[in-house]
Amino acid sequence: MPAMFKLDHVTFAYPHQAPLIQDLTIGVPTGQLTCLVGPNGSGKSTLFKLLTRSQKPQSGTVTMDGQDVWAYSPREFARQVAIVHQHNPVYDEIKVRDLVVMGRLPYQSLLSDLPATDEKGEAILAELGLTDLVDRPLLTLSGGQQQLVWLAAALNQDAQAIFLDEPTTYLDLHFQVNFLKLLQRIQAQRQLTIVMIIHDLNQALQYGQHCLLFKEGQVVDSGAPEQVLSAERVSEVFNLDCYQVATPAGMRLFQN
Ligand SMILES: Nc1ncnc2c1ncn2[C@@H]1O[C@H](COP(=O)(O)OP(=O)(O)OP(=O)(O)O)[C@@H](O)[C@H]1O
Repeated sequence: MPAMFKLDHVTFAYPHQAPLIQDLTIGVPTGQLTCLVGPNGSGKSTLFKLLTRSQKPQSGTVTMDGQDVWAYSPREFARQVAIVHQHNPVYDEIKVRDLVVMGRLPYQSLLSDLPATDEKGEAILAELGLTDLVDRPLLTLSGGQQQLVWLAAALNQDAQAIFLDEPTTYLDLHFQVNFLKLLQRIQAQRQLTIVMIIHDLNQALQYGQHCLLFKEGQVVDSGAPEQVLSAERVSEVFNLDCYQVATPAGMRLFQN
């Protein structure tokens, strides 16, 4: 399976700490939705940071399309990779339309102003059902609506890969399901590589095509979610007594 991102023998330690990640070799498959799962503190965000260049490994390499991620200019990297953080810094007054236009920054010449609007952004806003909200300040929207706007900005960036850090954490069940279904549809239509940190293992089973399971800085298993998230494996990694049930919607996990 072709991998857009690869870690090759990566070792990483935070300053003045013992290595958290040691000699890790993994791939993130091209054109699939990959879920990063594992207990709190197991290293999911750290891998996310290594892949998105907010941390550098002490040894080993992180590559995107065969080239070291650090060899790309920030602009080249931003044309390939969009990131939706859990807490996105934002100007108080910024309006929905302006935020989505900012997705075009990596394509903008340094000396020219961003356009007030762009056709592509408007089409994405319409696709995500946000047209009625374009003139609203972002911070006046609900958490679920804001999350959709950040996704719209990421899509407007026209990147081949989108990274999302726990995108459903603050959403109610209805918004969670809508968001994940939308992500799944967009991923399939645009053949995007999506990497998402997610805590809900049943959502990883339902929406993921690939899964990396973390424990104490190591990836203990990777592959199809139904195989990786076996009752045995999840029980061991999360120290819980779990069982899997085949439902009409696919395999699901429950706890005793
Ligand atoms: N900036 C930092 N400096 C020092 N240690 C850190 C730093 N960031 C994370 N760590 C430590 O690295 C380990 C892994 O953290 P990480 O945030 O990658 O885990 P996680 O799986 O994303 O956790 P969670 O599910 O709780 O968000 C933890 O022990 C954490 O305390």
